[in-house]
Amino acid sequence: MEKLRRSMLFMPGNNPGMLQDAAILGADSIILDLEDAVSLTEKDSARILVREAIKTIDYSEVEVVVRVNPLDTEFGPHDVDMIARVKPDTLLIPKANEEQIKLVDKMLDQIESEEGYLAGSIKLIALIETAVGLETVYNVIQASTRVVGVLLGGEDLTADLGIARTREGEEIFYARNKVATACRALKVDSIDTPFTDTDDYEGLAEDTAKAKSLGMTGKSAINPRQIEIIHSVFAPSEAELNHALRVLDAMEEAEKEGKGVFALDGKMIDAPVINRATSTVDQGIRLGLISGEGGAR
Ligand SMILES: CC(=O)SCCNC(=O)CCNC(=O)[C@H](O)C(C)(C)COP(=O)(O)OP(=O)(O)OC[C@H]1O[C@@H](n2cnc3c(N)ncnc32)[C@H](O)[C@@H]1OP(=O)(O)O
Ligand SMILES: O=C([O-])CC(=O)C(=O)O
Ligand SMILES: [Mg+2]
Repeated sequence: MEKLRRSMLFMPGNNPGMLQDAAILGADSIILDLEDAVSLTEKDSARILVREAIKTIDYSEVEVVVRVNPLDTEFGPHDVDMIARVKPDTLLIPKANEEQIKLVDKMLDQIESEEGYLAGSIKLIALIETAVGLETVYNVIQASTRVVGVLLGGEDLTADLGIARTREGEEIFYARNKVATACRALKVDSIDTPFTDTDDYEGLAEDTAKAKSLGMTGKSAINPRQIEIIHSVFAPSEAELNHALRVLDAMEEAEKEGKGVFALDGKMIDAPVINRATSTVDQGIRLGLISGEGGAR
């Protein structure tokens, strides 16, 4: 089954306590950061700490993602070379563009072959956070078959656009839309930017719901207290599940009567509505909210 990435928790790669406890916080993925959460003077020691953490700590089913430095800095190539050799699940490539994804893809081909790892086994997530990256996101995803998702970086993107970042996030509406659409077209995950006020739970829930409503499939987090809220927004609600189950029941009845289109509660039900109901039920089963037989738990 494909990997769930509802929540991806960032943590500074130079914080041993956070790296140690990261598996038990409930996030689907953890992002061990070597880029912006680590100061220039700590880049080399953080890289070693993250390598040792991956070698020695059992992160179980949690996806281990490392955010390396941009490939065109003095740190990026060192990060890729040292970290890929201990086989993280995924590398997160900041300030991503087509050229950088192709470059890291080649480096990984070489490292996997030298280390005897399965070719293509280390995956990539492109961090889209520049105007160029956003406008070319479709090509960025297609630049390597390793790309399994895109993460939208709202802080750097708005800085690059020269605009302010707000609590409501209207300024990143186009970016969310564009990323979600490209990701849906190419069947990879689209993960939203973190909500940076860790005490504003209502704001986090609204912001996550906005991203979900535009088709994004997950959200990054910067604090463990954000994970549960993100998961609850990405789970189908009880009302959505019940409605989807009723649609599928009604469809079975309609099929018996040879009808392709029918009404439920006065609303037309046809193929797109049925497809949506099927995916809601599948998601409910996957998250353990309903049983495989379709009954509520
Ligand atoms: C724009 C960007 O690039 S975002 C990506 C880069 N940024 C990051 O990685 C920042 C990650 N987050 C953090 O460092 C912190 O959560 C902060 C600085 C935002 C807030 O720190 P605090 O106020 O200390 O958080 P809080 O009081 O909630 O911490 C509670 C516990 O959770 C732990 N914790 C907090 N954040 C994280 C995290 N992101 N990952 C793992 N553990 C964490 C703390 O170590 C603390 O553990 P303890 O109780 O064992 O001491
Ligand atoms: O990945 C993120 O969302 C954080 C980030 O780098 C940004 O917003 O610039
Ligand atoms: Mg950034």
